[in-house]
Amino acid sequence: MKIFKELWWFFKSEKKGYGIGLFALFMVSLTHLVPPLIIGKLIDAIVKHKLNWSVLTIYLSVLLLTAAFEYAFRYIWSTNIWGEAFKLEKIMRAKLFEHFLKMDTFFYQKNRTGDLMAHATNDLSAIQEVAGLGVLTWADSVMTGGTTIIAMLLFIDWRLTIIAILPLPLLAVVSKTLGDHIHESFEKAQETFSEMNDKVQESITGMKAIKSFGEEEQDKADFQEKLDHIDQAFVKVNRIDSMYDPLITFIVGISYTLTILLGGYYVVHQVLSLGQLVSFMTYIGNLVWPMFAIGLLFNVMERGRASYSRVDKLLHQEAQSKTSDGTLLMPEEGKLVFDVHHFSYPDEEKIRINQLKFELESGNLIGLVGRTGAGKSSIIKLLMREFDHYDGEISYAGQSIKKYQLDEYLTSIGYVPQEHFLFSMSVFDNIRFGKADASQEEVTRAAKLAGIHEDIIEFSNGYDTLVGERGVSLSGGQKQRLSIARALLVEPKILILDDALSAVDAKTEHIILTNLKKQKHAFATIIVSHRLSSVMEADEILVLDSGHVAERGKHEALVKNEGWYSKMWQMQQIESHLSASSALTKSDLTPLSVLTENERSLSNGK
Ligand SMILES: Nc1ncnc2c1ncn2[C@@H]1O[C@H](COP(=O)(O)OP(=O)(O)OP(=O)(O)O)[C@@H](O)[C@H]1O
Repeated sequence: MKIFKELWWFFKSEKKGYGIGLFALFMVSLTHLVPPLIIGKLIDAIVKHKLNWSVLTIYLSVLLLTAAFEYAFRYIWSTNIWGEAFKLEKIMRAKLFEHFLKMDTFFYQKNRTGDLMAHATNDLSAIQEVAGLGVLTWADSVMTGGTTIIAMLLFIDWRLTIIAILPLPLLAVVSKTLGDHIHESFEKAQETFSEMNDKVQESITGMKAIKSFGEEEQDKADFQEKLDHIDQAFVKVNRIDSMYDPLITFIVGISYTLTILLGGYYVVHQVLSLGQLVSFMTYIGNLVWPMFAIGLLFNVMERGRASYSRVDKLLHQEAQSKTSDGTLLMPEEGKLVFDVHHFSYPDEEKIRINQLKFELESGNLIGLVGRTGAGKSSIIKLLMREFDHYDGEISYAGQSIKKYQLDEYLTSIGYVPQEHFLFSMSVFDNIRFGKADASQEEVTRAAKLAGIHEDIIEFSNGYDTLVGERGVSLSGGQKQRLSIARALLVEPKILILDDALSAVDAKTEHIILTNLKKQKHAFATIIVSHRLSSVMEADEILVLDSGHVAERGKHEALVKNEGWYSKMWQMQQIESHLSASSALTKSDLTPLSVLTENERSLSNGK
């Protein structure tokens, strides 16, 4: 019953619906008392030769009226109690979804997608069952069981009643014991379901890699292993489930046997009429469902409790990063100052950003470069407030970014990530994702700036072409440019391109950068890139190494240095000349295949 306590907040808020439902259930249990009585009276009338048409008509009318009442009350409880159960599922689903939206990258790193999906499906169904089937079985076992026993006591014989219900405590004890086992094994079974869900999700998203490495058989075997785990876990749950029904049949059998023995004795000795004994036996028949209900109740409660604690645990996980939502509104423009002394990821000791400072005015462009893993994206994550627990300060227009309203702050950043995500909707809607009321002109302008307009008008339905899972597949470069258009449309104060030009060719990159340059007075730009040509026009370039600035300055100055930037620049120049000449001569030589050993190691960032 602990789960009822845990869900009390819901029952309390829905007391009207449950009140009406329970009242209707109570009325149904009262109507159940009538037929056995009428049957008993009919039998007595037959035995005493007193049955005539008028008696029969009265009894049949009462039965019909009872049936009509039962129909109406059944309808009322059913709509109310099931309706409330669906409402709980809806509330819990909304809560969970809202929680997912609030959570940070760390949460999604810690919790696997398949597991989260299992929480949002299977676990919520088990909780919904508590609010529906759980309440029904509780009411039925208490009300129908209670009223039947009272009717047996009042209308038939109290001694016979005590004998008949003698085996019931056994049912309670066994149900409780089995319930505990159900709780434990159901929790384990849900975990295996989560693992299987996760495997499906991972295999679907990684299908390309699986196929390209010819790993289908291995993946199938891994999946089969997960299925076997689920199978074993649910077989265990089912084994415990299966103990209920024979147990109840056994207990009802004992009741019948005891009743026939004592009831037969009473009829022979005329303590009871035959009609009364038949009524009593019918009442025992009426007790069968409440007894099943008790078993089912423990089962539903324990499954629900296991699922509720899983969901509750998830809901209590706090976002580690967003420490506070500020109150300030974003000013029209301002200077961005990034001054972080130390930053480590949660649960990690290694410092990923170390004594890093830069300033960026509106209209200026800063480039972040450096070998892979140097900390470029980590800087962006802090700017995007994915993590707030750093030592130092990031400010905009003189105020810490933590003081701004989070939504306001984030919408003032046009962020184009490394991994693009396009929704299953039209090109038009994908571009205006961050500005739902944008006009066609605004969308087209952003698309032109991002160099994707010409591609879009070539699509079968132009801007109305569906993209994503159900629509056209876009090339990596097209996806990147669409994401850039999406970011530009919101008229950002800060535009961040996080390696967002890696999939476009040098010519397209040049067009986009030239377009951005024309607009750059409107926003501050941060470009993270491995390709140095993307940042060569930056007002300042930071060369990162192990989270700190190894070199900084303008392109010309950095090229003259004997550092990583200058070596990388030479390397990339050779590469681009080679690919240009290879395209011209249509040679089979790939650029890297003709590089010297030294150049190849440079290309790897060493
Ligand atoms: N969420 C995270 N949790 C823990 N460590 C992380 C996380 N994200 C990145 N790191 C680590 O921080 C270091 C810096 O990573 P970051 O992504 O900032 O590098 P980067 O310069 O952007 O690399 P790349 O050019 O390959 O994208 C890496 O060693 C990486 O493993």
